[in-house]
Amino acid sequence: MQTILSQIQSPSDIKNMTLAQLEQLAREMRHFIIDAVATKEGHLGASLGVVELTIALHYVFDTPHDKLVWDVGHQAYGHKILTGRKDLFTTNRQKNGISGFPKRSESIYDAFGTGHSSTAISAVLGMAIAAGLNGDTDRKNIAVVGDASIASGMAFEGLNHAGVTNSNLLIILNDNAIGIDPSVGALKSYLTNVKMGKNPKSNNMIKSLNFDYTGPVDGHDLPKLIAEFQKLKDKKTPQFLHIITTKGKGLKQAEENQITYHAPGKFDKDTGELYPPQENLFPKFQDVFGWTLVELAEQNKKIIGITPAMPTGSSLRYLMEKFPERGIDVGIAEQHAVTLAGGMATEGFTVFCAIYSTFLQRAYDQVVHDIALQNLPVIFCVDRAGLVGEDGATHQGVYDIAYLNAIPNIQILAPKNVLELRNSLYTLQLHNDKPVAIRYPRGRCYIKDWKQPFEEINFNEVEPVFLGTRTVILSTGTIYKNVVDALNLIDNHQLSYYHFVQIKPLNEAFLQEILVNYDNVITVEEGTVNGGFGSLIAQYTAQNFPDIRVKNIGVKDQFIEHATVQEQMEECGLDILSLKKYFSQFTDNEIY
Ligand SMILES: Cc1ncc(C[n+]2csc(CCOP(=O)(O)OP(=O)(O)O)c2C)c(N)n1
Ligand SMILES: CC(=O)[C@@H](O)[C@H](O)COP(=O)(O)O
Ligand SMILES: [Mg+2]
Repeated sequence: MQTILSQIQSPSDIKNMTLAQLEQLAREMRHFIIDAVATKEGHLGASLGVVELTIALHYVFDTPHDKLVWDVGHQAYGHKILTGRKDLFTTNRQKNGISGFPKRSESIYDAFGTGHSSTAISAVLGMAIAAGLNGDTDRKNIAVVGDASIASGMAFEGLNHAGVTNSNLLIILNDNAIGIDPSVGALKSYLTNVKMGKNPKSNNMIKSLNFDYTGPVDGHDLPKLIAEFQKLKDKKTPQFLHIITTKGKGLKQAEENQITYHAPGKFDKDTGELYPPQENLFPKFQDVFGWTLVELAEQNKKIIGITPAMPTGSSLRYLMEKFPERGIDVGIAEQHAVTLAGGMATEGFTVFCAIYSTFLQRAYDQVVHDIALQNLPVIFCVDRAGLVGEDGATHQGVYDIAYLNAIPNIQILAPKNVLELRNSLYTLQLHNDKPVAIRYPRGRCYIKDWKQPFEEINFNEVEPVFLGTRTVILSTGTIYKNVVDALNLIDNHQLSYYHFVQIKPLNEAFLQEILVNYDNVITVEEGTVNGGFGSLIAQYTAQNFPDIRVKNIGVKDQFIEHATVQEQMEECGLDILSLKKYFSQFTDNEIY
């Protein structure tokens, strides 16, 4: 039997459907999403929760003329399926396939690229104001924002501005009471009260920002949603619709275990059960961080951990579970997390602020102005540093070395493996008197036996790995493994190799001492070549050893799109075979 979904190439194909057909479409879309994510992986719960919303929006509004922006965009799978990408959906998040997030270059229906949260209100407000300037006040500009994302500062900034404009805006709050982990903060309590009818209409904070507020409305009730949108369609001032949905709707396990099924990995599409974890897996970097922090916090009462909305992803949840008063989830609030850490540091606490490299970008000014300028001893645990794989360009953690390098006072560390990570954390809490960023990647390390007795590290020491003749490789961080493996594949190579756990301050005395011995320097890092570790080395070498040739290997100067980490490594020449090929040129000791 031909399904309804198989007949849809664009939203115009649903415009004349009956309600019964739209409801059948919702069921088919859920199956389609479940089948695809079960085998190809990706974000699941968020898209399952907005199936009715997606259909109702495209049914009532005139997309792509009306602008529709999905905040974060991890919930936009249904939108992609209805807007011409159904047949490509098996390529979701794969190399050369469609992106897991909305992307302007991918479709005219993707009005704005997203991936980082809380940007949608500002983006649609910008579109609405611009449309107004162009004389088009009829076009609807719609943002769909989750309950965790709307609590972020940037979303409030957008609401605050929008409320004093006459823009043709529709902000839809998709309230499922959870982010990746449970939503936090006073706004969450407020929304819970609204849902329970406890807030008198006169006390509605959205109304107080000059929006017309409608809700709460059952976001799985398709006729109700359609009716609401038809009412809101012709209104031309800022409108706010509050809908209530269930994350993971339609898949029992995803509804019951919303954290795991946010992005569950592969699972059985028929039963919904996760495939049993493989035995004896190597530990994740995030877990070694999380477990080690608990061990340290048991000994050191001054330790605090902070995460902006990623307790599970960063494994800070281990500390939150063990010492609830010393592990703090502030919600999607990276800027606040950084300055909060600064405030606690002024009171003598040893604060570990765990933030993904890509999300720390949002708090750059706070790192500069609130932490580094005041030389406050906050320890930034920069997780997902390096190439992150399938999330792609929006989430790459490849800029942190470069953007932190530019800031005075801050020490930057990049351990080579989980043992060095663990010992670095131990050392930092023993005696730290300045801001530090310690970076480590997504995924697993190659060392199973990670729980070894702590050893203090001298960060200024540079580790000699191979000693050769005229060419020296200098690297930092976990790319160590690829460099060693590449060199081991070359018979009788004559290259020297040193690992730097500390990037900044750069150990210039060491460089002064060793560089006299070499004609060629090759630097390797899992970060952008612009302004990173290699740039520091190149700058030092140019000033002090102008005859030495320097080659920087790292992430190239372009956005690296979704693919596996291995494919992204290959694209950047950082995989073992590419490194081997490059290093092999130097085995005969020629100057390149
Ligand atoms: C600036 C930023 N910080 C953190 C994240 C990681 N993140 C992705 S989705 C998500 C939760 C979003 O929750 P909500 O807005 O309620 O949407 P839902 O998943 O419930 O649909 C978080 C924290 C992000 N994408 N951007
Ligand atoms: C959409 C989003 O920003 C997060 O869900 C992100 O994909 C999490 O990344 P990790 O899987 O590395 O925790
Ligand atoms: Mg939510």
